[in-house]
Amino acid sequence: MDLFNLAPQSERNLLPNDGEVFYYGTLFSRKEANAYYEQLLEEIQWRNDEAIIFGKLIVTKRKVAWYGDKPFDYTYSKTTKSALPWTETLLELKEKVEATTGETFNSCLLNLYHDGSEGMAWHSDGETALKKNGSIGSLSFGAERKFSFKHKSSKEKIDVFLENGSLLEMKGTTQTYWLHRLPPTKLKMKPRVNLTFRTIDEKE
Ligand SMILES: O=C(O)CCC(=O)C(=O)O
Ligand SMILES: [Fe+2]
Repeated sequence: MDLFNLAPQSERNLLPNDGEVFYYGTLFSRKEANAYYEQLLEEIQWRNDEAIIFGKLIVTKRKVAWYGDKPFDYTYSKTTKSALPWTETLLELKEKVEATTGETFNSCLLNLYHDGSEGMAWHSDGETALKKNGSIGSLSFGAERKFSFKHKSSKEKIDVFLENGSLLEMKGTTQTYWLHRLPPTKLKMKPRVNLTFRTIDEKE
């Protein structure tokens, strides 16, 4: 083993195979992260998500928002949303995520979990409108929550805790072979804001 060429902790792949997930830890001081958290709660046009499950329209407790370079239509949970134009704050955060990952993004899906009872079920982000094997940059603010990956065939599980102001990147074949979720928890939790920067394929 070459001890001088070990990747720094922040760039180690969390997945053992079939994909790449990098946890960069916190990108901001606690003070900066808290300021972004307050700002995003205030300025984002949060609305309850709608999903069609077994043919029924369900309104989720979690709130969502969708921003981008253009008014892209994005079908998510079988409902379609049109992207709003970037805010100054979102552009600032997008640049930070781009500088850290070396990738570029043209849209962002935001989630607001009000407390520990809200989460997101097992899924992968392989929607056809997304660039194939493209990077997804996921920024977290507010409550620190557990995030889990599960391999679709081996069922192997990997957990990571997403700190206030932290960045997680999923890329390569991650969405093909792995599911991920934000499990609900009975622990008392303040709200959490999550931003997932994505690339919508524009060649339609
Ligand atoms: O809340 C999170 O950390 C992840 C959300 C997620 O997986 C998604 O929006 O597709
Ligand atoms: Fe996801």
